[in-house]
Amino acid sequence: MPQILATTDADFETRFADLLSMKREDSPDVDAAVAQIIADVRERGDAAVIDLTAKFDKLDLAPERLAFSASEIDALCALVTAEERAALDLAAERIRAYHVRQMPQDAKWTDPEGATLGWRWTPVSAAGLYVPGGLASYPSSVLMNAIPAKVAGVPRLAICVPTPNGQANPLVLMAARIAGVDEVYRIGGAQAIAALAYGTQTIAPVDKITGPGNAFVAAAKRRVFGKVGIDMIAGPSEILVIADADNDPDWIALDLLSQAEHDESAQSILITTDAAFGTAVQEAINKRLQTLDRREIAGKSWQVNGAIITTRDLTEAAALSNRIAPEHLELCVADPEALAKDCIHAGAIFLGQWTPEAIGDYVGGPNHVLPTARSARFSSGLSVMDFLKRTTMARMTPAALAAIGPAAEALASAESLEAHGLSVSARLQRLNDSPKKTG
Ligand SMILES: NC(=O)c1ccc[n+]([C@@H]2O[C@H](COP(=O)([O-])OP(=O)(O)OC[C@H]3O[C@@H](n4cnc5c(N)ncnc54)[C@H](O)[C@@H]3O)[C@@H](O)[C@H]2O)c1
Ligand SMILES: N[C@H](CO)Cc1c[nH]c[nH+]1
Ligand SMILES: [Zn+2]
Repeated sequence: MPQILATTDADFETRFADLLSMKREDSPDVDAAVAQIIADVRERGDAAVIDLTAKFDKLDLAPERLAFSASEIDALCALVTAEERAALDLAAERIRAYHVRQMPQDAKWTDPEGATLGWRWTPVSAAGLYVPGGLASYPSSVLMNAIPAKVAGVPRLAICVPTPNGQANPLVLMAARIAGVDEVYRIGGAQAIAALAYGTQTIAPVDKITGPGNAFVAAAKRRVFGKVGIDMIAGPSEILVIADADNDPDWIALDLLSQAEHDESAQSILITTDAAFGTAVQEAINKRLQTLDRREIAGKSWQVNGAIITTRDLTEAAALSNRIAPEHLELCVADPEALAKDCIHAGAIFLGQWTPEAIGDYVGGPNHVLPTARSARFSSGLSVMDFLKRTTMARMTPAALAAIGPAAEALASAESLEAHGLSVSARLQRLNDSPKKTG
């Protein structure tokens, strides 16, 4: 049984703190193992990646087989059925249409002093896209990573995807082809993140790494940040459902299990104002867990990281949700828009009982690569912006420099940075010597 908590319980705060302790994701053991893997890849390159792939994915590779060849990609794509292809095409189209709207504009203006100011967006030169593949395979994550990168205009994209026992999902390669990515490496985990960040004899390093993964992938991304950019911490999946009693308990049970089935470390929480409804959802979960294909993973996840919490009202529910800052938040209540106004920390919000979170995983349009482990308090889901940098632009005229330069000189003097002040005053001096230049 998962934790059943009521905010009116005397020990609620203790049990709630325990629920949020993030032991499931933030383990020193995982971090220590990842540190060693990264050091090994930095030192030995391909050889380390090959050894680690043999160890964790049970796959023996030679350096020339790290990447899928063009003929392998062709052969795998040929296995995709017309129905599967149509589903990928529909998903890709909807994801593209959503992300195109995120493309930011350059800006340029001239201010009253005559300074021309602005900014310019340019894509990163190379991005590494992590696609998980340990316990399940994720063609949808290929699209969610690659399409925003393409919209941003990134010239080089490299996908890493583990293929345990050498089993590649043809839809992963087809999704890569649809998105226009042909550099695909069959490696995963921390070794893939290290290879992308530091490069190996075979894999050229990238500038930015994006994409979701398990606790090892998340820890590796934390560690390589600084050498490369990362999108966010997108670790084991999470769902929080706020539901009133006017819902089918089985629908809500399935929504909770949909994230629990990703990983034993996934987290599923129901907050409801109706204790009897909470009990009905628990019963529905127990029933579904008897037959679900992935019942072992989902059952363990629900057992260890699941919770049903009853609150006095929806205001209290929203406040608790904000403390949890879930990756996915479903609002199955009469007025979801009103409740959404109070829910300010969440990776993605799903409004109303006809919007199961699974729609967002595949075809809704918004990105499914989302912040976990309470990082939705300060970060956002993957977007076109993650593949762009903003460079500021400034051009002074002599008149503009004459107008604002003296303030810069004063501040340079206050900071005791003489060369700073002189670089301005030398120019102002020239203007004084030949005043006609100020016009
Ligand atoms: N937050 C998001 O946006 C989002 C989106 C999709 C999936 N996910 C999450 O991604 C994860 C996918 O996990 P997965 O395991 O299926 O695939 P994965 O590709 O993330 O991890 C598999 C790799 O983990 C490494 N690994 C496994 N056990 C290890 C060990 N003991 N020591 C060192 N390395 C080890 C191996 O290298 C293996 O290749 C799930 O947690 C899922 O919930 C998150
Ligand atoms: N729910 C995952 C994000 O946590 C994304 C996903 C892909 N496929 C199925 N689900
Ligand atoms: Zn999912």
